Amino acid sequence: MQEFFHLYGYRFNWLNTLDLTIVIILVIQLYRLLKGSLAFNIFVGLLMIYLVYFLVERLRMPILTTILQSFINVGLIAIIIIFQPEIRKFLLVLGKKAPLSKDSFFTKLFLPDKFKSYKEEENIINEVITAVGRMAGSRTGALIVVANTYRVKFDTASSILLDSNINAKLLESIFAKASPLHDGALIIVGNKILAAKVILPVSENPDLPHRIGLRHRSAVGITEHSDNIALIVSEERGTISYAQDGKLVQDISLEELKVKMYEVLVDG
Ligand SMILES: Nc1ncnc2c1ncn2[C@@H]1O[C@H](COP(=O)(O)OP(=O)(O)OP(=O)(O)O)[C@@H](O)[C@H]1O
Repeated sequence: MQEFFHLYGYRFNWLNTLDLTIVIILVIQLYRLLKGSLAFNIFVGLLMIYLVYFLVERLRMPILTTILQSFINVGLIAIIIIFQPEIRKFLLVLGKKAPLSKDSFFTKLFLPDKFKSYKEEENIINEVITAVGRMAGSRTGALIVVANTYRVKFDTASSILLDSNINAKLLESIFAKASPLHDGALIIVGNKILAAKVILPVSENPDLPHRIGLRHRSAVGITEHSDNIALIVSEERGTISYAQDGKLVQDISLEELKVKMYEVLVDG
């Protein structure tokens, strides 16, 4: 293939320029995915091992090269084990953007899904919004996870399985301070309340605001490795927030929450 340009002794043609561009894009995407998580420091550590290996190999330092080579040989398996949650999330994001996934251009164009009625989703959104609005007004703390799949993982031992219809009054009575189910999170999947009193994984992200407590941190935690969304009503301040993709968006209006829920439940 015809050469394109030379750089430090490397010959570049169109194909390996494309190769390099794809690698750079992948590294940037990986950086954006891991930024703010503990896995980010591990990612930087691994990157440094690769860079040092690259350097010592080029400088022809045989002992260091052999030592680092043995690290790199088991590297792929180590990466899969260490980054298992991140790889899952990456594949999830990839699957959502795949040509035949629900929200892709091709699906919307060729499948009749776009003519589907969203009455049920609208009803769920209205019930949740009504309950969240009332609970914010009365400063009743609440944590609602809207999960995308029935395979959502949570600690069933500590929670109460419900499998009931979604109704604003029911949501309010679950989170009422006197209710035995008010502590912990409530999980909604499809058109059902799956469980209440659920203990969620607490996020260890050091970049989260220091003043937030466990309710907000666990909302972030459940969205770090899945495409769930978690809604929070603060007991202390009566404010509404949500967590998605490991990020917390605080103090939103009911209208903004409604738009977000439409985005998640109706648009994809
Ligand atoms: N791991 C967890 N999973 C689910 N819910 C939790 C978890 N940890 C705490 N909670 C809920 O959060 C409540 C404590 O909230 P805390 O005051 O620490 O958080 P916060 O983010 O400051 O919320 P608020 O603004 O409502 O006070 C607990 O009573 C419990 O209901």
